[in-house]
Amino acid sequence: MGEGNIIAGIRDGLGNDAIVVATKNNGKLKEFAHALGKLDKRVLSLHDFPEIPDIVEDGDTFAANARIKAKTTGDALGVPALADDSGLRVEALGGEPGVYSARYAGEGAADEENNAKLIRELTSIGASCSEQRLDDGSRQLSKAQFVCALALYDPATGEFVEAEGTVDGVITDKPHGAGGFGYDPLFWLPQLGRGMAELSKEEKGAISHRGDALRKLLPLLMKQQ
Ligand SMILES: O=c1nc[nH]c2c1ncn2[C@H]1C[C@H](O)[C@@H](COP(=O)(O)OP(=O)(O)OP(=O)(O)O)O1
Ligand SMILES: [Mg+2]
Repeated sequence: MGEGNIIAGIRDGLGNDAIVVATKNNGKLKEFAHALGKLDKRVLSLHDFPEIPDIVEDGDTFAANARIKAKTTGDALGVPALADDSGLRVEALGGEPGVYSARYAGEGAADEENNAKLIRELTSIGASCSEQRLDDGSRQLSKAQFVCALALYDPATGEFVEAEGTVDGVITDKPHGAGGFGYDPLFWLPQLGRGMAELSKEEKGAISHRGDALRKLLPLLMKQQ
């Protein structure tokens, strides 16, 4: 042990100002660039390293998939890598789509196809979590939770630093807002009276599963210095 200093690994490998995030999702990337940019970190992604082959995310949990993505990328590049595996747990669907969120409507499905399938599945079982309609008439179909597992892996030590964040909300049958990505347009935040896709990047970061996970991860990294 004693070598478990991922911050030093980042510094040695890429310079102190850069960090590799093992993702191809531009929505996530924007959020990381925003959050880590405040710490003066330049964010590189898998788009910058096309030589790394597609990573098979076959873990049973978000945490396992985050570790797979971080380790594959970190080992390939020889520098520490941060990975995010995230998704949506929908109460009326027994927690689905969960780790299958990205491929809910099939491998390589677009966000719009996944969202359409989610509404289709929930309406087909007559799901409803409140009789109350929202102001625009949309129905509240089911309670749901976004989950984000983060893993930072250092190939020099083989060690991981991990954190998980969540945010609770409600799936609606109509979209709200044009921001964010993925399932954001269908994710209503009763506590705010707004949809996730209606929030600015700052507002989303302050309440989201990803923001929650990052706020838990960063102090763990600082401890290692
Ligand atoms: O803040 C979010 N707002 C809306 N939707 C979200 C969010 N966070 C995750 N999601 C959805 C998108 C995707 O359907 C799945 C993540 O799948 P996940 O495998 O972790 O990411 P991905 O395949 O898009 O990119 P990559 O694996 O390269 O990081 O959950
Ligand atoms: Mg993925």
